[in-house]
Amino acid sequence: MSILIKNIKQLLQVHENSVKIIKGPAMKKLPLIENAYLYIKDDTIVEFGKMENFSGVEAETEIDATGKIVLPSWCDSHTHIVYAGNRVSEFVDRINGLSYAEIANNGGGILNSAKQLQNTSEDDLYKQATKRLNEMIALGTGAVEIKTGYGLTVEAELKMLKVIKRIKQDSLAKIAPTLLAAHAIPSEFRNNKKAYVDKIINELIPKASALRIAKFIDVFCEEGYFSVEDTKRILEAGKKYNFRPKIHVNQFNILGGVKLGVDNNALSVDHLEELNNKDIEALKNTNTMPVALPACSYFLGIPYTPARQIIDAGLPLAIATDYNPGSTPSGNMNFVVSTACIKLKMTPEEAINAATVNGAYAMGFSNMYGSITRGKKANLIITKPMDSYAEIPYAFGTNPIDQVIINGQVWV
Ligand SMILES: N=CN[C@@H](CCC(=O)O)C(=O)O
Ligand SMILES: [Zn+2]
Repeated sequence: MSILIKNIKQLLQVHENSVKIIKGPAMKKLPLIENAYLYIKDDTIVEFGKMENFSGVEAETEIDATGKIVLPSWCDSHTHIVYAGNRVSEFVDRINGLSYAEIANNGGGILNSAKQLQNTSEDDLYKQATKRLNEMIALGTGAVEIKTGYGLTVEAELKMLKVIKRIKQDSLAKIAPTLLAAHAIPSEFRNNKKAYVDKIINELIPKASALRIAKFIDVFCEEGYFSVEDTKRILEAGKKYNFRPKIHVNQFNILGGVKLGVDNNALSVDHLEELNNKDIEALKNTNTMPVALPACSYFLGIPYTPARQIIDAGLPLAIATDYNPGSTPSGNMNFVVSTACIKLKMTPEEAINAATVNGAYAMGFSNMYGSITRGKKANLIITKPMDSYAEIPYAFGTNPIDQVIINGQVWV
């Protein structure tokens, strides 16, 4: 199978050498080729260049991209797309004045999703999650991290992992599975959180490791959920089984989770709606990617992650959807890129870097995804005709995508 895309108005994120991470001022640069061609063989980017240098090549499929922009597919490094049903009633409750915390304290929130998930079969969960994933692919996403975390029992967490495994095997999208070992305290452990953390450490982590599905471990480090001390214990237990941390920190409160993540070689620390100078200092000269989730801030009406402070300190930044039923019922990375520009004051170049190379880094595979580089996987977006790539974030709410190529195949 081979595809030739000709007359591309602008080919974005072109790197001769594989780029793994983009930091600080470099995020303002987005290398591109005007009037370009791109040649794909099987699932791989083989060649690209300026049309004037194109010497002709036989391809089974030819696409004329006159007036259109081509860029790497979005890399969405933070999602919870395996869930059952929805939480529409909580959405309406919030409009009527209840807060996210009040809903959670009344047994709603993550506990509500856990109850629904425990009563849903593996097959049904697989169908629901696949439908969400396919919508994301049509919206330009080619690589997705998927977390467990709505099980809240060992059995249901393992069921979630098996669903993610099936999705990983079947989907054309690249999937990064994460064991979100500690997402909320189940009601039966309300007065004995330590016993629940012990169960995670002694039972869930070893059993999850034996399934060999997830590479990453996550904890919701937050007031009313898991403390820095709980998180430390869980990450250290995970380390014994080679799980690398990717953690939820600083969504509502600054507890010290950023430093803890860095100290435990976290691949990413995600949310960061609340952030102080100590957190910024802790992130400098580390391998940990800060990840902002602008659609979560939008949906919950909480502060936006201070992206300017992060990038202006010379740090990298990734952006992701956080697709989940409670705080972000949307997997639309185009909206995330728009919101990053409009609310986080990122330039279009910074937002596109954050949603491609840096998103891939936050899943541990920027060596194969996130840029137009010979030898990388052919996951691409072909936009509708537009004058400049800044129209992608500018025209928020409009789908900028004409066609998607995923794993070297035209998505239909
Ligand atoms: N904050 C923790 N987890 C999810 C929300 C979970 C839920 O409300 O179901 C998040 O990242 O926003
Ligand atoms: Zn999340």
